[in-house]
Amino acid sequence: IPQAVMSMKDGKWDRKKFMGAELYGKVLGIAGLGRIGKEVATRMQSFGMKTIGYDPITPPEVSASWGVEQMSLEELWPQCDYITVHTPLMPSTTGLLNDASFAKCKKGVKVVNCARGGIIDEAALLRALESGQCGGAGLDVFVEEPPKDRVLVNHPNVISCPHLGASTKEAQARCGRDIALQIVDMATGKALVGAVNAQVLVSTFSPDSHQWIRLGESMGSVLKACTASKQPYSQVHVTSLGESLKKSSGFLSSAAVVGLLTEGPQKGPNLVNALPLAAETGITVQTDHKDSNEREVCVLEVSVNGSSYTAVGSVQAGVPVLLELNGSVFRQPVPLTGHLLFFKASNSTELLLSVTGVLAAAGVLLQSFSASTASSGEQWYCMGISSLLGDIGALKSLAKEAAQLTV
Ligand SMILES: NC(=O)C1=CN([C@@H]2O[C@H](COP(=O)(O)OP(=O)(O)OC[C@H]3O[C@@H](n4cnc5c(N)ncnc54)[C@H](O)[C@@H]3O)[C@@H](O)[C@H]2O)C=CC1
Ligand SMILES: O=C(O)C(=O)COP(=O)(O)O
Repeated sequence: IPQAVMSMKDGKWDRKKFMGAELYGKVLGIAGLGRIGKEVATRMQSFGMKTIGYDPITPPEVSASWGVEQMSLEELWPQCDYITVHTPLMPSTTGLLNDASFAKCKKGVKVVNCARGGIIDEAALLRALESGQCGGAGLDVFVEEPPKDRVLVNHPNVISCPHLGASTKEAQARCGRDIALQIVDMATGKALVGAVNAQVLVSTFSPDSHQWIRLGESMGSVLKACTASKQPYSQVHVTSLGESLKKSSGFLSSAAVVGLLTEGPQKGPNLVNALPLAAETGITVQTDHKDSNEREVCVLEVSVNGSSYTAVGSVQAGVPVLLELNGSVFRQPVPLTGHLLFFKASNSTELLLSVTGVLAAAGVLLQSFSASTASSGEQWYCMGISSLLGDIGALKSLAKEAAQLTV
């Protein structure tokens, strides 16, 4: 029909040139009996075609209920007058129709590929068209789109379209509606269909997981603040402990990397892109889980310029808390929320007085306080404060290390 249409537009009336063949009574072989394969079968049966097919997953009794007899591809090839492929493109379907399978087909077999370019090997198809082994091809898809090599498109026995299989107003409207519904389902915590990152997303749905994700992100932010002058990171190692965190180690490491890589308040790294972003930046991320009978904790260790920084945190009563920083154990777990000021110094009576003096001078209120046990005579301190200090420089003369952040 496309050739006859072109000839009419050329001003011709060429009735002899365009002799067709009936579909009635012909055999159609369908490789891939999924959603589209089934629809194609039932529609082509209405033209009186016999439909046979092959699918490694759809059971033969199921396809038989819609009129498709299943058999091996070896048995299928020699019986077909027409072959249509409706599989995904995967290693096992790449070149499903190739020189060897064309050789097993009836001479003059006609083939259709409106699934994915490459399921019918393009070079083998051209050879089969040239030799007459293939009598014609209908192609909607190509290995390279748009195809630079136009030899198949220009072949007189090929009709083709520029990947138009889903290009109807109705299909596009359904796609839009399906995507919108998916977003609503995600926002309302319902299960998603077909998400490629389902593992991460599904994990984020339980309120419990939310707190662990917040923990991972805030521990990442704490270590980022403490290593601000020392980056870039070379390694990130996340270990989860405790039976119930077994399935969480994946999203915990993504969350920790989000905390480590996020710059300022703008949206950047997220749970989906964090690990690829880390890899692009040259950071190796290692994730481990250890079963332990003790409570659940997350250990985050980052290597930066040859030094290693470690944070240990947990979720207590629904709140993410920091338990340890660089080996120093806080006497009271530090709730990871709001504006936090961390500093490391040797314990002295003047220290806290001087620090609160700096806060007071900046108009910043002290809201909570935790100190760690001493290690080599020094302690980590964490203060919850009403706002971040405009200049943390004043603290740096009082403490060996100082960092502030908002979580
Ligand atoms: N040209 C276009 O614009 C469009 C193309 N497509 C493509 O059409 C193809 C089919 O789509 P659906 O029917 O929705 O997919 P589907 O997932 O419902 O069905 C695919 C079927 O292929 C079967 N299969 C897998 N490996 C096979 C093998 N080695 N041999 C035979 N069968 C095998 C599977 O078991 C499955 O039943 C996909 O590649 C899809 O991307 C879909 C829509 C529009
Ligand atoms: O839905 C498919 O698999 C398609 O090939 C449709 O492609 P498109 O979304 O129109 O680029």
